[in-house]
Amino acid sequence: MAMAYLAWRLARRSCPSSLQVTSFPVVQLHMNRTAMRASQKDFENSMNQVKLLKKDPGNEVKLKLYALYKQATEGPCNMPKPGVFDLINKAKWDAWNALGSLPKEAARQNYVDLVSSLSPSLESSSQVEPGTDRKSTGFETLVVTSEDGITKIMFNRPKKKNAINTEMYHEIMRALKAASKDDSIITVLTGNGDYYSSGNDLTNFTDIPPGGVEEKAKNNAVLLREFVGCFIDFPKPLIAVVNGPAVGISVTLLGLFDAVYASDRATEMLIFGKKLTAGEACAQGLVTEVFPDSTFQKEVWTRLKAFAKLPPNALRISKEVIRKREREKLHAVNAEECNVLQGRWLSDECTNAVVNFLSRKSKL
Ligand SMILES: CCCC/C=C/CC(=O)SCCNC(=O)CCNC(=O)[C@H](O)C(C)(C)COP(=O)(O)OP(=O)(O)OC[C@H]1O[C@@H](n2cnc3c(N)ncnc32)[C@H](O)[C@@H]1OP(=O)(O)O
Repeated sequence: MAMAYLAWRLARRSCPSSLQVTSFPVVQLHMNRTAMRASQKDFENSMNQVKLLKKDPGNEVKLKLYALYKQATEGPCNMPKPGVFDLINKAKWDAWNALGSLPKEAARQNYVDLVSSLSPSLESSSQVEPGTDRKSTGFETLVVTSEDGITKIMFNRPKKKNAINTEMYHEIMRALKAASKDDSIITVLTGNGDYYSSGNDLTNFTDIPPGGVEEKAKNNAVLLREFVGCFIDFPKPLIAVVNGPAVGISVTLLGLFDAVYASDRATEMLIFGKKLTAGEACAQGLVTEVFPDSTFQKEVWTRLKAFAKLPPNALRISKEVIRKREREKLHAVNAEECNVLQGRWLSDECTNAVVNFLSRKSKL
């Protein structure tokens, strides 16, 4: 409770900056309409577009827009300079005054140009209808979509039980980095097909570079450390929708998620090669909640859509408050584990296990 309250207090403190953003369009309501002639329509359209901006374009841009608006509607700055301690009004005055004797028509045009340069963020916020499914292309091993405040990263190698090959490690990292910066409130990982993921793609061990197996083990350790690091540092709520069996790294990663929802079809193999049911994993604290497979998708996505309506700043800050206490330790454990694994991958035990798997169907 204390943690939630602290997070709520911190979230409330972030309100003034969001108020500044939403108050900006109000400035435009005081415009002098008689001042606009030739490009009045464009100018008005641009002002309306600014009102629709959901993303804060940043103080620098807002000051530029303010100054151009004032210049376009009132001409050169003729106000007395505010005192040094009146920081906000002084910044506005400086921005307006810096435009010197720029003609009103030119200021209008610059305003219109500046707003149109913000169009990518307009597209991603206001022009896309709520509920529209935005699909990211450029991934070979994933399907990444954004809808209803949720970015869904779906492993998409169903024929290989969503085994994670080198390309997929890199694509997951890329998708996580993009999700950390996009408009979504929460990020979900799940699998396409009957498996969540069968873990590391064992053929990753067969592509030996010129430096031999030692170099391969070292490269894998570097990759794994960076990969796990992305999960440790991910700033938004991260949720696993474990749609089916999960193996190896796809299980061990679950500890870094903020919630893990599992279908009762999900089994996990952990140490001793023992299969755990989703219910047993839940009892161990690795899974948050288990649902019957028949209603799994419906129940989980209803819940996730409700989460995605929660205040985004409060969610992020709550996560940061919790994660910052353990982040350093998690990175240290990750580094140590990758070191140990680098040695283990060179062991006979590991080589035999990989050879056994790959030779099952004469893959070697
Ligand atoms: C670089 C960083 C390294 C980080 C290290 C992480 C540690 C780990 O994750 S270790 C865990 C590795 N995973 C495994 O050991 C699982 C291996 N797979 C299996 O045991 C079985 O495939 C299965 C129990 C998951 C499924 O068995 P089932 O009989 O139902 O299906 P299969 O015919 O075996 O699989 C279908 C198809 O998919 C290929 N495949 C499945 N899993 C993997 C995998 N992990 N690596 C490579 N390939 C995999 C399997 O070979 C089949 O391919 P073909 O249809 O082409 O034969």
